Amino acid sequence: MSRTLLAERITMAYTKDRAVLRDVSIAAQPGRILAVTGASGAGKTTLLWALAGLLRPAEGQVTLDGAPLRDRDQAVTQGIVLIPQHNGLAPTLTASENILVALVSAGMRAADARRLTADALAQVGLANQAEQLVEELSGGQQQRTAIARGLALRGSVLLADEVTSELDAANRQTVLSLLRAEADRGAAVVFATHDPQAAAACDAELHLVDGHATAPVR
Ligand SMILES: Nc1ncnc2c1ncn2[C@@H]1O[C@H](COP(=O)(O)OP(=O)(O)OP(=O)(O)O)[C@@H](O)[C@H]1O
Repeated sequence: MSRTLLAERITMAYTKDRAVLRDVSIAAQPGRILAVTGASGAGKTTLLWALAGLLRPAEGQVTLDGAPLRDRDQAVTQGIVLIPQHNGLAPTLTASENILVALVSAGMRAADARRLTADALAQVGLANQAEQLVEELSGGQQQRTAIARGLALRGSVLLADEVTSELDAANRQTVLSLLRAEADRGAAVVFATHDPQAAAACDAELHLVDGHATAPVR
């Protein structure tokens, strides 16, 4: 299912007196990868959380296919998948269990979930680590497990928050190819990144400076 997710002039604030994003608009469209760039603290994660339905804008709105996005529950039901910045994995489960739990709780039959889990781990080069506890994986392997979980969920929208920050060049390239494959299957992909080279490989870029959208500097 293809979906378009828009942020329309959103302002985000954690406290009443300080907006961390101001008047930001973006369009996540099927088949395209949008890079969100900016220095640490510029507001990338906040923007992705708003798009994921985890935070509500103080002003403006997030819409999915033209209707306001209500909350995270609705976002999950509509296939808005977030790969969070610090992976969000359960450390005492195996890599494979982390993905299986997500798929089964999304309503997938166990046999399908097992097959998709194995496929996704193989795609990120972790077939041999499937049964290893997450807490025993390296930082980059944990990051790739979180990516595999995001891919296995086969979302209509994929929000990837700095998912290549702990990866070597070869794995970074693999992950960029996998994000491209997600877009090619019809997903709308939003990729927050510090890496200008990775951003250059995307279809469009939104650059944030102190919570404001500016033209990207290349
Ligand atoms: N839970 C919170 N409560 C209060 N302020 C917050 C909270 N989370 C983030 N902020 C503030 O919001 C601003 C934007 O943070 P955000 O995490 O969105 O930036 P970022 O661009 O993703 O940074 P990084 O690249 O370091 O991950 C920062 O000034 C940060 O201090």
